[in-house]
Amino acid sequence: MAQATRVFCRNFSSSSSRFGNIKHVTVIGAGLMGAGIAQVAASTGHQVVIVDQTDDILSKSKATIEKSLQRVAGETFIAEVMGRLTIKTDAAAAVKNTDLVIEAIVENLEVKKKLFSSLDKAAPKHTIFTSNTSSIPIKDIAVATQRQDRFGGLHFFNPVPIMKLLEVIRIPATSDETFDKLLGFGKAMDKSTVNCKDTPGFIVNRLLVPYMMEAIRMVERGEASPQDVDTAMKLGAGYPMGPFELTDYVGLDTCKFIIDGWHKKYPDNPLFMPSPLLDKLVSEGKLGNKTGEGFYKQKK
Ligand SMILES: CCCCCCCCCCCCCC(=O)CC(=O)SCCNC(=O)CCNC(=O)[C@H](O)C(C)(C)COP(=O)(O)OP(=O)(O)OC[C@H]1O[C@@H](n2cnc3c(N)ncnc32)[C@H](O)[C@@H]1OP(=O)(O)O
Ligand SMILES: NC(=O)C1=CN([C@@H]2O[C@H](COP(=O)(O)OP(=O)(O)OC[C@H]3O[C@@H](n4cnc5c(N)ncnc54)[C@H](O)[C@@H]3O)[C@@H](O)[C@H]2O)C=CC1
Repeated sequence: MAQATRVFCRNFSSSSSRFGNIKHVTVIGAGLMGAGIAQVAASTGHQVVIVDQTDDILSKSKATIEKSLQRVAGETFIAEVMGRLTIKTDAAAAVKNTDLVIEAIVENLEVKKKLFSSLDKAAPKHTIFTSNTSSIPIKDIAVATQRQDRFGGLHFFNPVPIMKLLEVIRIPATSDETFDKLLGFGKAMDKSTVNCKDTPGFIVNRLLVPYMMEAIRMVERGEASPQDVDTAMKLGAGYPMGPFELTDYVGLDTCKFIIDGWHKKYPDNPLFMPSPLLDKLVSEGKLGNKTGEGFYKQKK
């Protein structure tokens, strides 16, 4: 049995003591990341509620999770996992009995703050809040709440069911108890955790973003084609995907949110200057795999 299959088919039950205090998880945002996080949380025995803006988005997300599980698991396990997943459009109602909130909505500070401010009033005192943000300082989001000691970052990687890493981020106000619970939750999710401070891009994106931005500048300067850059990085540097394939995979809209946010925050840093090519593709609705076309057209 493949290793990924073994991990996903272990017989977890939500009464198991391996969870410490985190048994019930609310994932807000049912897109690319939210669906993956919810899949892994439910596969590792947690009770999970997924929240998004419409029932239609939520139904599609549930179907994506089921399809993803079908790649690696049998009918009985899939039924158990799907049985631990519920969907809701009312975020305040969803967090009433939850131990942990993982926010994976659009990469926009004001939208995230508005969400957490309303959740803060609805969630029980013990509930820990986390964001899966790629690029926004966790402390800038946490200020919207009165529970900064119970606030941190859980930065998962795409695709969540396959990528082993979880960056666990603490802000100065995060209590040791909260941080330990988040590390324990990472372990319960079968991820390898690294401890991160609340610095721009944490560890991975601090290194990944400049690399990817230099790739797009090479193409803008006419030095190489996206195809040749991707081939070069896969065959010459051993990366599983080249930077353009990866951008299509992440979503060009999300990449633009990240780079625009950093340019606004650090306007003098040439690494974070907006990219005319990225802006053009986003304005044309070419957002990558999610719309069928980005730098590449997806094969049907
Ligand atoms: C250039 C333009 C620049 C624009 C600006 C840039 C701005 C900055 C952008 C920064 C973005 C930051 C986003 C972020 O915050 C952080 C990220 O997440 S970065 C992305 C990280 N991810 C990657 O780097 C992925 C790289 N790609 C890969 O690793 C592989 O290609 C991939 C794993 C996706 C697919 O590999 P492949 O071999 O093709 O996969 P298989 O299908 O063969 O499966 C492998 C393995 O996994 C098992 N499996 C498959 N599906 C599932 C599933 N749904 N659930 C569980 N397990 C699954 C499968 O069975 C295989 O297992 P084996 O044991 O090997 O059989
Ligand atoms: N795409 C990637 O590879 C990665 C993204 N991230 C981060 O994860 C977060 C989500 O990214 P994706 O899943 O790619 O985005 P996505 O665009 O696929 O999904 C976002 C979802 O959030 C929903 N949403 C927006 N506002 C909402 C609100 N107020 N309440 C409830 N739902 C709301 C949208 O309807 C959408 O379904 C972002 O912060 C992003 O930076 C982190 C790691 C990797």
